[in-house]
Amino acid sequence: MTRITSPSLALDAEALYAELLRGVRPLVAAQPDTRLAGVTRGGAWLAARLQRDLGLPGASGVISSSMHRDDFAQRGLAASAQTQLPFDVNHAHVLLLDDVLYTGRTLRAVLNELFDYGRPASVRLAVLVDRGGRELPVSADVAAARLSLPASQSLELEQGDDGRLSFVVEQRA
Ligand SMILES: O=P(O)(O)OC[C@H]1O[C@H](OP(=O)(O)OP(=O)(O)O)[C@H](O)[C@@H]1O
Ligand SMILES: O=c1cc[nH]c(=O)[nH]1
Repeated sequence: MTRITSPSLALDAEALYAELLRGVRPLVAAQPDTRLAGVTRGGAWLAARLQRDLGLPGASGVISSSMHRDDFAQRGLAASAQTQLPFDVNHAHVLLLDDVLYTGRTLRAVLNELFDYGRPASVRLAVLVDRGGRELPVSADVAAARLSLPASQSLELEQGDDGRLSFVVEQRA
């Protein structure tokens, strides 16, 4: 596995975060009672930071795909995989955050998880990177970047102790 940290400007995670904030701001302005929920792990970092930067009251939610994944048998339950939604999902306008959108399978599972908690009024999706390669009919309302990466590469968001975000590209052997 080869690791390349932020190989190009296009994958500068801090610059992409600023673009995500710009993209999400008008959505939240149009629907001020929007509730943010981030997909573990990277999406949860984004949701928490957006909650602060958008000046939204309270805490953002965390949502896990673990319980509904179609590859649950291989992956099992991650230790960090706990959904915590500090709002009533019924009638809520929910904005889901994720770091990378690829096949769409995680989002399919996340939607099942969300609906276990109630019937939202609407659900939208914002991501840092849409890397193409969709296998399900899932699309992002906001994507800070849309890239096409070969299947041999995996894009991982990392968060430093200072909160700074960076992307690492892993090249599978
Ligand atoms: O569209 P997909 O093909 O489902 O891929 C996208 C998902 O993959 C990554 O999560 P991952 O499963 O690696 O978990 P992690 O963020 O906890 O490492 C990423 O954070 C997305 O949630
Ligand atoms: O490149 C990828 C693909 C799926 N999930 C990620 O986090 N990165």
